[in-house]
Amino acid sequence: MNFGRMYNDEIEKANVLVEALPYIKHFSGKIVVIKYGGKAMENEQIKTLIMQDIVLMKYVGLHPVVVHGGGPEINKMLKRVNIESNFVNGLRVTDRETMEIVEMVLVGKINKEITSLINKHGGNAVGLSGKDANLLIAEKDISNGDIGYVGEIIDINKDFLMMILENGYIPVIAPCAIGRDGNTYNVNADTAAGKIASILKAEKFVLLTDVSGVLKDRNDERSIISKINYQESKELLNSHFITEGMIPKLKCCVKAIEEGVESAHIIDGRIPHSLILEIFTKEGIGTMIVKENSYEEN
Ligand SMILES: Nc1ncnc2c1ncn2[C@@H]1O[C@H](COP(=O)(O)OP(=O)(O)O)[C@@H](O)[C@H]1O
Ligand SMILES: CC(=O)N[C@@H](CCC(=O)OP(=O)(O)O)C(=O)O
Repeated sequence: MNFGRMYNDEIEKANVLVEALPYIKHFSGKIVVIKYGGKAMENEQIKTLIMQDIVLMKYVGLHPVVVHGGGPEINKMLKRVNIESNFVNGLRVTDRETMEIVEMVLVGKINKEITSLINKHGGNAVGLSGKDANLLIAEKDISNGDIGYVGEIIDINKDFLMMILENGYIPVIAPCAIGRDGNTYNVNADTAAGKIASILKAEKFVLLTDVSGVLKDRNDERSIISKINYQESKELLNSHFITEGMIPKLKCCVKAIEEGVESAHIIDGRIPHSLILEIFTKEGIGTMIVKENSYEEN
């Protein structure tokens, strides 16, 4: 087939670039923290597309950091071993036995699955738990009373994470943290990802979930708020529009923005390539939370 001279030149240039991409290790890009979990994990085909999107982001010079959840898988495993699942304000009541199962599922199973899937699609992922290199340091979260080994992240090993990013790897983090008291703590994956985004001063914090974004009317997916500032988000949190799992999600976005993250995004993890559509298109497809602009202006 004859493409004509100029076109062939362009193809050649593109080929050279594509071949060079895996060798680009120069650290220049912005950090994007991606929280992937919950029901957005259930479709295997979409899971593969999300992993490909993450690899593509790395290739084009961004630095994705993946923090995963796995609540539904933990529930299934607890059921198998006859342990009841109980939640207080969306947080799992975690006794010592439950903590063991949470760690087995998150660190032993889901973390390794995501890591190998990214690697299968051309990435260089490193699976980590909060215990590796003291990555996530937590203390007991008592804001909801005593609900066992539920932790709140107080610090992360930023130098270690930066070293991983600078060397071209994609960190995949399970939200099981280590306490200064030596205990293992179960941390909600949204909150863990938000804290990691804040400490890394990420440009973007993206949460993949199972709705199209923050909805004005929960029962109408067309009522999506595409852009909102964090003050308005706070007001929305006090209204009856936001309930259940969206409360901690929106709260950790607001906190991340307050702590210096440029934008937070709640997007639909059920849609193919939602990550790429949100990050690389002007309009995006989900809800973007920013410091300044108001959604009335947009
Ligand atoms: N105003 C709202 N807009 C969108 N989702 C909402 C809203 N209020 C409550 N929700 C609920 O929040 C859920 C997302 O939170 P959650 O179930 O914790 O997600 P994940 O499992 O992905 O972490 C949605 O499935 C939806 O049922
Ligand atoms: C304290 C707490 O509730 N921890 C969560 C950690 C996993 C998680 O957050 O997973 P999703 O994002 O899939 O919900 C749990 O045990 O389910």
